[in-house]
Amino acid sequence: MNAEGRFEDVEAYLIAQQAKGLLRFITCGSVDDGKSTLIGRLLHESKALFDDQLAALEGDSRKFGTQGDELDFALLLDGLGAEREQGITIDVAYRFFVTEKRKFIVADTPGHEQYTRNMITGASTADLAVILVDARKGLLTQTRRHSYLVSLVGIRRIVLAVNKLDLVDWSQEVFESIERDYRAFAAQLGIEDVVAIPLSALRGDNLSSPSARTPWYRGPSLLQHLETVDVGGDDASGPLRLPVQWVNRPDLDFRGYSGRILGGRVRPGDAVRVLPSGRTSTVARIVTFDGDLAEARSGQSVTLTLTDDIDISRGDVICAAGDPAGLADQFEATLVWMADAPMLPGRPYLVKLGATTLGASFGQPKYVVDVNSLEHLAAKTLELNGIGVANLTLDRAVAFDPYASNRDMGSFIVIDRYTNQTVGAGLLHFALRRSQNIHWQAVEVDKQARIRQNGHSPCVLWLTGLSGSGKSTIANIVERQLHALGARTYLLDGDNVRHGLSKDLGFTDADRVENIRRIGEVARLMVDAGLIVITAFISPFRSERQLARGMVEDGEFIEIFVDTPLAVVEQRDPKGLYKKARRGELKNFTGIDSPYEVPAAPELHLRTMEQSPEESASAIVDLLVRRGVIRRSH
Ligand SMILES: Nc1ncnc2c1ncn2[C@@H]1O[C@H](COP(=O)(O)OS(=O)(=O)O)[C@@H](OP(=O)(O)O)[C@H]1O
Ligand SMILES: Nc1ncnc2c1ncn2[C@@H]1O[C@H](COP(=O)(O)OP(=O)(O)O)[C@@H](O)[C@H]1O
Repeated sequence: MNAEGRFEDVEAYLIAQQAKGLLRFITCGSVDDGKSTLIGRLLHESKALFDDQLAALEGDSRKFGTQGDELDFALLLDGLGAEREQGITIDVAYRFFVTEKRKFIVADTPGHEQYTRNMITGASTADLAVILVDARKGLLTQTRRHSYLVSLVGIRRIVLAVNKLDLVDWSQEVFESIERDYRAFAAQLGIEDVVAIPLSALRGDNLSSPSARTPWYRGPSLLQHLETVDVGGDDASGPLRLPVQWVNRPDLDFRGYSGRILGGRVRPGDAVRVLPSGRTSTVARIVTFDGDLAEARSGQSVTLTLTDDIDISRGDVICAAGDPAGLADQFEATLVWMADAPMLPGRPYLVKLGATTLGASFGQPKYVVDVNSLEHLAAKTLELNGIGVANLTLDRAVAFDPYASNRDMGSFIVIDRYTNQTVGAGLLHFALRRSQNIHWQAVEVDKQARIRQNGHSPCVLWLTGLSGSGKSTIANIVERQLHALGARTYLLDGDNVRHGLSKDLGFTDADRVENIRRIGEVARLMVDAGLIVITAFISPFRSERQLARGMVEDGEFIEIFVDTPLAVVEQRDPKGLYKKARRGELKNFTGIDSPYEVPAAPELHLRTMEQSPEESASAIVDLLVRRGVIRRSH
């Protein structure tokens, strides 16, 4: 279902008409709560259905018909056939409808527990959430989970739609008890604005007009409420934020900065400050396809020209001069994880924030949230659907606003560096001042001075391979040979690292990531000290080998794959660990029940089946000579 494409068109249309009078809402419910029926009815009552859709629906209803002769509105929204067969909807579907009083965009998200991602996506643009509850079931885990997620993305207005009231004989008592339970839970989330409505979406009671079957209910029908609820909080009331998507330079006389305004409004003559440079200027023109504008506001895509020729590139943010965004590279953030592979603290990811994509990593979660009890729990990683708070470090400073003051400027997505998939989403709380308080000491005896004194360049010889592949054996010979050549060396291996620096770490994925990160940092310091550092660790993940590579200068990292087939290392099994692992007595053993990711392009590939440890060591020393790191005559 190409919901997004459709959404873009609708949005453009709505903005073109006028922003006023638009309500964006999201509907959340568990499977079978009647959510699709509810939306189908709303669309129907507001006459937003096209005739051909209705005709198709009638055909479908007869085919799948679960509601006797009545039209089954759920079929209209359940999208693709495959999804329909699974009985769950797996994407966000944006629909729009118009009544005399208002325009509506409704994000319909699936009720299935796995699809947190869709929920967050749908909710992040909504002003209000309709939370559906089946009157027979009351509040479910899902109800709490969805409410937590909508509160997380900043929604403060909730409609509690107590549905299927016909199946509990229109019981006022049932309705009021569910309402009471819900208000108590919502209060814990800081949500006070809850309007509870007794409904039968299937029969249309209290949907667009009050129902005679609930004489005890004096409130509005759902549609009446949606048409009149005050959503306040106009995006255009905040300070100007315009992330530059591209610099429009058709000829030497014109330079415009194009992007979508994510906060505030702008007029020619306004003073602006551009981040991260901090340069200031004044808006000259607001250029659009249909001519210049006297004013543009949040949500509009425009091109600005400035009175000064200052350097601005893609990803920079044009801000109100008197109230600019913040600038930082470390934050506390809420993170929602959406991938099967957990978030591993210290692992390098990409983060996309506004129009900028940067290298990023997360610290260990400060806590994860149990969405049922709202308890804070300790955790070392963040699993699929997990929600937690952690520190985020970016590889350079970016312009941002806390999510609480600007949803667009304060939210980001996390991308896996290798698969390019979105693996998480997050909200910025605040910048950590720490990054600004740690200053690099200017040192007088620098790396160049040490290189001159040592008579050779520093580097990292990073040996990677299975346990028993021969890393330590080869590394020891290399160190001996280099020492004989007069080089200053240091060998980092399990003996001196796992008993000291990393003695708190075991062999889970998260611990290995941290182990290798620490070794990378130590190797970086030693390279700065001018040494030839030799490391002999399994280092099974390419992400962290890449991380260690990135910590030193280009050319200083020499990855050496000590390639010995699993069958052979199992045969060697010097410490009897493979046998233990095969017997299930040792968990997470590399090659057995923990992965080893083979290097794709190592600087050196040693096949130990084809050469002795001495030959492998000589191949390494030869490479250093060829690269000019060290001279034989030294
Ligand atoms: N579960 C499990 N998996 C792998 N290895 C294990 C495990 N438990 C203990 N050992 C012993 O620890 C050595 C590997 O430690 P490393 O620090 O090189 O591992 S890692 O790079 O952090 O993955 C490794 O030593 P080497 O044989 O020198 O590689 C093993 O002897
Ligand atoms: N061609 C070879 N290269 C390296 N090691 C070999 C080779 N052939 C046999 N071995 C033996 O394999 C074992 C490798 O163990 P080790 O060096 O501790 O591996 P690692 O450090 O990778 O765990 C040693 O006992 C070594 O003598």
